[in-house]
Amino acid sequence: MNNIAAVGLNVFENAENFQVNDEAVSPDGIILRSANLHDTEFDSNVKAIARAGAGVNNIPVQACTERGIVVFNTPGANANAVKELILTTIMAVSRNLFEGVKWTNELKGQGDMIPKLVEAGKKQFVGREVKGKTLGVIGLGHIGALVANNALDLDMDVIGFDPFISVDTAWNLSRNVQRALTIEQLFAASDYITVHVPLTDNTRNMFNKEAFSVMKNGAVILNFSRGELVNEEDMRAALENGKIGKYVTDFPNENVIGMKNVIPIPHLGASTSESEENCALMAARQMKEYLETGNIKNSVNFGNVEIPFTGKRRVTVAHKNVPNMVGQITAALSEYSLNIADMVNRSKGDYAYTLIDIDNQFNGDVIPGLTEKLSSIPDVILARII
Ligand SMILES: NC(=O)c1ccc[n+]([C@@H]2O[C@H](COP(=O)([O-])OP(=O)(O)OC[C@H]3O[C@@H](n4cnc5c(N)ncnc54)[C@H](O)[C@@H]3O)[C@@H](O)[C@H]2O)c1
Ligand SMILES: O=C(O)CC[C@@H](O)C(=O)O
Repeated sequence: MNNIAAVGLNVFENAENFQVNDEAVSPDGIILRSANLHDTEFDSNVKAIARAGAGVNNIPVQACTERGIVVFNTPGANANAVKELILTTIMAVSRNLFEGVKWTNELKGQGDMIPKLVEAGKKQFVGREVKGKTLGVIGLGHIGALVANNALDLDMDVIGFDPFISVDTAWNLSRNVQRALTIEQLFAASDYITVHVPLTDNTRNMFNKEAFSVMKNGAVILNFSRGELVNEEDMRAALENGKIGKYVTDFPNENVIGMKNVIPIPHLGASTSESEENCALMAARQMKEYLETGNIKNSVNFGNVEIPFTGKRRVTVAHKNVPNMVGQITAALSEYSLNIADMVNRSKGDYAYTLIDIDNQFNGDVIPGLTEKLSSIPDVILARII
């Protein structure tokens, strides 16, 4: 689904046993970008969905988990592209560049008068410099941390808020990024606010009239995360009364376009050839690895599991994270006189995944009845033999 860079699709096209088809009725896996899957009925054959990108709010992750469908994303693969557009936009907005270019284009037809008109008219676009202004960064993950570090190089003061910051990010973040202990502290300190959090029930509408009331007059908000983080009617009022100076959004819709001082961008955050290729390649490799070996890397709903694939017969079981699952699975294997060579069990929230390499040699392709036996264990969701 969507426009997936060729370098990613080639991962399958050059491999045995795979076909790529954007109209497959019964696919083993789905790779997509922003297509909305919330109303999609998944065929029972679907085993994995890979989002070539960061946000997975277009995928019904919980429903997938309940069916044992592993959902992947590509953490960090498009972060540099988004960071570059944000820094570009912060400076462009500060210099009223979009309005200035639009006005200049409208001078077409004025002939020799244009240079004079330009000199007379440019005063309406006088901007301000970003040097010495404060940038608030909400969410210091792959994108937010890059933005925060690079904004320091523009001589901005940077304040960040992320109560769930990862250890990796914390190590990579400049010590000159100030830490906000509350989001209100960040709101109150910032001339520019950029948000880099996933859309969840906790973050939906985080920009609302209460939030705006704490902000500096004329604050500029950049939203390259998801439109639903912003309460649009509260934003409309804040733009109208000047509380918010400008609202840059990568998620335009009928309601937002035309609001006073809104800068709508057609979801270009990740739209560079480098980023599209990084995402496609990462998504395709993760998907292929999972389908062929059962190994899981960068899943949002099952834990990472990796045992080097030696070609031994492999059993994978997605199941609920409840006591005695491993005992029941290994008991089933022993009924078939199967000897375990290696095993990993990893849980994530209410669900878990067990991957087991079998030591026995086989002539045929299947171990008759084993999949059914494993699937009949209560709380097993999906069993595969590879
Ligand atoms: N415009 C685009 O094209 C584009 C491209 C990439 C990502 N995105 C959006 O940007 C989001 C962030 O991407 P990323 O790659 O940085 O993701 P990420 O997972 O690396 O980082 C998200 C960060 O948000 C933090 N966070 C979560 N809830 C928070 C909260 N309530 N308050 C503060 N911090 C919170 C997490 O701890 C994490 O550090 C994605 O979920 C996606 O929606 C948009
Ligand atoms: O695919 C895109 O162009 C956008 C991806 C972006 O929204 C993401 O969440 O990574």
